[in-house]
Amino acid sequence: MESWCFINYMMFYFVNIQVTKLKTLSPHRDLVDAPCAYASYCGGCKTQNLSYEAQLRAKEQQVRELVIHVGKFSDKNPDFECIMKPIVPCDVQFHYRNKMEFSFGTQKWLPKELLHEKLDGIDNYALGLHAPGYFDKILNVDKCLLQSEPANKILATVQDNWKDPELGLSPYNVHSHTGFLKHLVLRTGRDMKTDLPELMVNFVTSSYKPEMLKPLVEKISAIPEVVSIMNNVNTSVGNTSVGEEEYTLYGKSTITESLRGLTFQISANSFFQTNTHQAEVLYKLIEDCAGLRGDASEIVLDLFCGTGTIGLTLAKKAKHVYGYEVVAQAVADAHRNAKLNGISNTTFLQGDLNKIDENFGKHFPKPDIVISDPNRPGMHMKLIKFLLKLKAPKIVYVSCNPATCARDIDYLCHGVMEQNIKGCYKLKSIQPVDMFPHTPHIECVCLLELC
Ligand SMILES: C[S@@+](CC[C@H](N)C(=O)[O-])C[C@H]1O[C@@H](n2cnc3c(N)ncnc32)[C@H](O)[C@@H]1O
Repeated sequence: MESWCFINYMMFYFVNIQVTKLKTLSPHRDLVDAPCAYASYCGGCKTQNLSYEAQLRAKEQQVRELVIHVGKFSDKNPDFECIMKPIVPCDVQFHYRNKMEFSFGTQKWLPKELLHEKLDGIDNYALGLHAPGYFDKILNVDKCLLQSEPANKILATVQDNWKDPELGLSPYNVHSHTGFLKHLVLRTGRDMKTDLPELMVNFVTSSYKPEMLKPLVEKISAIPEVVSIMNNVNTSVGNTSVGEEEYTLYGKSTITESLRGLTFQISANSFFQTNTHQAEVLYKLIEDCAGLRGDASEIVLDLFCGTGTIGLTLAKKAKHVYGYEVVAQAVADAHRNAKLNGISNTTFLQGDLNKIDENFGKHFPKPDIVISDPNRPGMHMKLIKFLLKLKAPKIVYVSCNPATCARDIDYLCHGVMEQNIKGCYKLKSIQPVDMFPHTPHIECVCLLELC
């Protein structure tokens, strides 16, 4: 079966099967009590009642299967066990997320046993996470064990106040497209002077009415860790958290965080690795794979660079880093972060790597090392072809989706027969990293060397 066909088949299979538990005859040896009260309903932590060791085993096994079946690397090959590295666990299994997005809604999700309760108006309002499979039903959440303690203080304060009839606040209704409050996004960073948490609260609303938010802003700004309250105004019927306009309601418009000794300023909508603790581990692995000599002689190409974090952490050892990213705001953040850290050997460019043409590659010298960190769909065939022609000595492929990762390393190593494309890389190592305990997500760092 073609690898993309296999991936589609697997996705269809998992999306369409609904399983309902009838009874537990005897608990499985890997079953543990989930510490979160919402774990059995919430779509966030799907595996909280599986022991962490079992979660790691399952993730490692999944990567292995994909490398064999989609990547077409044989486990009979004597090198296979050296290539497949054991998964790196995450030492911090709760409170690791530095960003959580909660939604306001007009339809509270209820477990089956409470469905007979008829909730009207305000009683049906909810602030929390989408119930799995529903775009319009919200599981009301007072606390989330994945976010920081100060973020939970903010969530509790908003929950205690937002439904007060005197405030006149209404949640956005995704059917009628009426209502004001769309999302509450909480980001946790760190004050570089005190090393204590600093938090950004971002209200995403359907219109700009700062006076409506004032009472909530007053309550939240009294929480000492809160340094920024933002308002993203998203007037579209779409329900994303990125606004067309952004306003600062309190404090500053960015928070800070450090990664591998560098300081990063994070704005409400910029991408930043969501598990800061494990990002340190991930970036160290990337740096080790890149294996820069450190004599400032090598060129690094950082594809899908986001706010430039990987490239900037490598810049001190490189001659020059060139970064490519589609989101203009992220490119602007990358420039700002370079300046903030006194780094001058980086160039960040905006561009869509799915739409590259024959001119791509004319704006930078041939790289010694390519870092590629695409989002879940992986790399476009145009980019694969470009890399196969470019023949950089090393590619460090960082992926948050082992299925598309296995597909892309298959193309880079084995080529694409039907398109008469020859592969020219050898897979040296693939290292799964657990960035998101209790969820099915797996990060991988792969090292490919030119044959
Ligand atoms: C997984 S993130 C990695 C970001 C960064 N490397 C980091 O570690 O923080 C993927 C990035 O690719 C960007 N991206 C997605 N599609 C893209 C495309 N077609 N062209 C260029 N960049 C793209 C996203 O905006 C995002 O910043």
